[in-house]
Amino acid sequence: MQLCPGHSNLSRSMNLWPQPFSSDFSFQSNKPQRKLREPQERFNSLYDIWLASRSVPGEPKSPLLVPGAQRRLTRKNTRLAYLVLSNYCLDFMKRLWHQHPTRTTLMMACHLVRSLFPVFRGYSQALIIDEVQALIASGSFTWNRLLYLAGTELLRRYAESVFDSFAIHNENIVSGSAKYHVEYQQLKQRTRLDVPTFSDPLTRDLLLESDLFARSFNVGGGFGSISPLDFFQIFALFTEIVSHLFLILSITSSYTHIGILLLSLFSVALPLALPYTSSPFSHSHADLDSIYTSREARAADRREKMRNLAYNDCHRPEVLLFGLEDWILKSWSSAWKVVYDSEQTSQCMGSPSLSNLSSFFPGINPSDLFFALQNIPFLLLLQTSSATLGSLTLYRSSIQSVVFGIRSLLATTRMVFQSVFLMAAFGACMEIKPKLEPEIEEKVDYHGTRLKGGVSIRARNISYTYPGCTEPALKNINLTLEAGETLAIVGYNGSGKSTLANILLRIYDFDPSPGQEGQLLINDVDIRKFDPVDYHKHVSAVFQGFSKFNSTLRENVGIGSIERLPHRPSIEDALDLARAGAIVDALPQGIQTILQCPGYETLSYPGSRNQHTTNQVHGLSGGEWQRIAIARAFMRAKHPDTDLLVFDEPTSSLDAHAQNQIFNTIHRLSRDDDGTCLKTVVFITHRLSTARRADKVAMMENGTITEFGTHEELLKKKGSYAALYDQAV
Ligand SMILES: Nc1ncnc2c1ncn2[C@@H]1O[C@H](COP(=O)(O)OP(=O)(O)OP(=O)(O)O)[C@@H](O)[C@H]1O
Repeated sequence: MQLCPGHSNLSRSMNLWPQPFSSDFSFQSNKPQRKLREPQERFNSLYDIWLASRSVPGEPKSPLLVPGAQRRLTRKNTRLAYLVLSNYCLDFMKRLWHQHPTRTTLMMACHLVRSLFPVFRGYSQALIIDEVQALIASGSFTWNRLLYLAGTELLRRYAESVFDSFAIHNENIVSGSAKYHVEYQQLKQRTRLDVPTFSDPLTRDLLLESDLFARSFNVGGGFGSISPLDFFQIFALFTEIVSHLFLILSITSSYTHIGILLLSLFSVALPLALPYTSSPFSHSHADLDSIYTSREARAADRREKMRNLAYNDCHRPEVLLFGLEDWILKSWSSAWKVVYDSEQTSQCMGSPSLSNLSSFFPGINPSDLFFALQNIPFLLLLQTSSATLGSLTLYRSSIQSVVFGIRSLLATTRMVFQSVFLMAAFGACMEIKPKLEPEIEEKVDYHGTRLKGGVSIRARNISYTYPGCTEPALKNINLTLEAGETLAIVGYNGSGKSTLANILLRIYDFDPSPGQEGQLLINDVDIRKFDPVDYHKHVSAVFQGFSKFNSTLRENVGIGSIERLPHRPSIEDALDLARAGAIVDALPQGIQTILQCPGYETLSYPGSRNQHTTNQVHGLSGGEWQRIAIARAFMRAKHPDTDLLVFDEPTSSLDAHAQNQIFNTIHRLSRDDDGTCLKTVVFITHRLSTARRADKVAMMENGTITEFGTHEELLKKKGSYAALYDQAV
């Protein structure tokens, strides 16, 4: 069993779980706090139960099971599973039920009806055999009568398979909508959580298990887990077993055939011990190519891209900063629907295979041949009793079904036991509140604080330590920047420049310096009082590790201002400002060309990259990608609502000429035609020739600002900045 170090106190110290336990799908539940019923331990939340299920039996301290690991069937875990079932599962089921009340009820009813089919089947066959036996014994046997009986049995089987098809179709719709809603909630939560929340190792584990749960709705499970809808299967299996047992008892009650009964059970159970062989008729990977049309392949690819955007950490800062949540959800949603519809159609209209044929001719089942051997105990039974041939056949099929049923029941229960904990992870995940989101009563509307000329920044005694690190990356930062001023942050590698930029952008939080009151005021308001979503609408940035999105050039730029993504002239304008016109001209399909970046690939669906896709995929150089990232930032920078521009080494891959052009554009964007300041600009640079363009320069060393002033003032100081400048020019 694999273990990972535990962090049992971490999440509490980060205060990620302020909400009481709630089974609600919504993120902030208004339900009253309730303590979960637990005789020995008390759990305040679903999260606590989930965490308890990850501890290793006999080792109360620290080690936790890795995410996705199977929970052992212990008394403690059974109690935890019971708590999840009694406190969350029903509410969860109710939510799923509300998606399709009639169809879900119908699905449950169909499950129960179908579970009675085997008994009826056995009974009907027994009646036919008995009649044939009686006809032979009385000498009135005719082939016509036999054909009539066989015909009625075939008809009954056909009606059964029609009912089965209807039930399966209905079940697909119910599970499809359940899958959609669960995945949607999961994706939504993923896109809204901020970087500090994600930094908590326990939150990451929780999200992983919650992802497993959301994906367990996929056809075939895939993770050895089952969807909660399969809970109904347990009841159906149970009904089936009970009905068969009832039949067996009614047949054998008049005489004692225990030995033969045991022999029958043994002969039926034996073949089940043999491993399953995979069906030669299942779809191979290559078959999938022919499943998707070009539109569906593109949709499948897009769905995966959107998922990747939401899940991949490297995209997180830009997803948050550019407010891409709604766009991702909408794009994912529409792509999901296209793929789902196509999957439904292919299930209904798939090319005929042997398995399909067997639904038209339900009597033909190769596995039945295997069980011919099992007739031996029944022949013995026939010789020792006055039982009819029909009742013996019924007896035989019921025994087989009981063994099959018990086996499936055990397997299903085992999987349900595991998926209960994944369900707990999902429920707990929905409760997470982004760490940077202020309490409602503390929130300040950014718009009301806006100043003419950009934002004013006052940082007092700010420090920052990355989660899991002991040494702070920032120590005692103090700086003042008036609205409309430009600040250049310079310094050696690893001195904390990007960390400071991320704090100003409210991607990271900050700590107060030891023994001091730390404060970061934006427009004289504590930055912690702004909702990051609100604040981000007024900033634009190029991150040092900017996102390279494997999509069209148009989308790579347009996501900088998502509402103007459909507006081609805005995108072309941003590209012009970034002097990226030559890049567009060189691309085979202009801004519609799909850009490809090694290492940033998303899972591509069969068909999406070959015959179906007309768009050519194209790579770019490092400098070209940088221009794309700059154009993306300019999309938002042009907007009058944008007050702060942050550029983290925006021109590190550009030549000196291009660098000057970009800085001239930044200057132009931050000023009115008459030179009035419109925006505050912060840029990080290693090229000190650009630092002199700024109103103020901050020299960073070992996580702190050692020198702060104008370029001329710092040169006069003849300190670290002057030394660095002398080396650079
Ligand atoms: N995600 C992280 N987790 C832990 N430590 C980090 C992380 N990111 C940065 N650091 C550390 O924080 C310190 C400051 O890093 P930062 O990226 O802010 O430096 P920088 O001045 O921007 O460097 P560069 O000039 O190389 O871009 C470094 O010691 C770095 O190793």
